[in-house]
Amino acid sequence: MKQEVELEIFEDPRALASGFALWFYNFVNSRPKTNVALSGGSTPKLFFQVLSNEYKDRIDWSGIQFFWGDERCVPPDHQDSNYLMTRKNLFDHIGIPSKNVHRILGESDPEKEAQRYGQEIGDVLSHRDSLPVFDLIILGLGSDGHTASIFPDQMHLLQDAGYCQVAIHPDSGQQRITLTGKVINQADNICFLVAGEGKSGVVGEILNKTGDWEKYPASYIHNSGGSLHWFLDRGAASVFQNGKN
Ligand SMILES: O=C1O[C@H](COP(=O)(O)O)[C@@H](O)[C@H](O)[C@H]1O
Repeated sequence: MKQEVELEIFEDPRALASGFALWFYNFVNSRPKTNVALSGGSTPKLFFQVLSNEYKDRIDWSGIQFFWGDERCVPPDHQDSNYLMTRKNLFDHIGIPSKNVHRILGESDPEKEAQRYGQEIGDVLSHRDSLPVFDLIILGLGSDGHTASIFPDQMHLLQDAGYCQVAIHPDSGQQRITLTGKVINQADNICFLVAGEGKSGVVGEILNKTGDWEKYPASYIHNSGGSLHWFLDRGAASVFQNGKN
């Protein structure tokens, strides 16, 4: 059965960050406890800033367990670290207990860390059909169609066993640790957060199922039975809206 995608389009990156922060606030406040996997890269930065500024005192942060969908294999103070970006823009500004922050140890041996982090996820989350279930996974999208750190030349990561695996950035060769597709698709709610015209081509192909859509890992993110949202700004949505790819 084809899954309905819930789509929201905002005027610009700032409006997207505000709109998604409001959605996130309603989501976490509608339940006593939430486990969330965050995306990395640059797109969530504005969203984290809105949360720190406008929702700092309106969210019970102690009820949220934070994980990541992927991490670069670098120390936590390295400029590429997804954890560092989140810490600087969100965690340093809110009262989050350290036990609620489940960081991927990018400085550790990648294979061992993929196993260890998978174990940590398995210990904290409840399971359905032998897979851990995130309440919410926030995902970004690369202009090459990658999501989390599942790249087009590593499609096997969508199906691989294990909760986490080591991935390699196809251009830089940088090692990454990523959730596998099976774990992502087991989440109850998945939200893509995508901004900018640079992503509009790939967004259009994925959502309209045109062009090279079958080559993009993000095309295979469909959570069975849960909700799948795409939050876009006008730039990212432009090709999709014109239907011209
Ligand atoms: O490398 C990554 O890329 C994607 C997209 O990043 P962005 O900078 O274009 O927002 C991101 O979702 C992923 O977590 C990250 O590690």
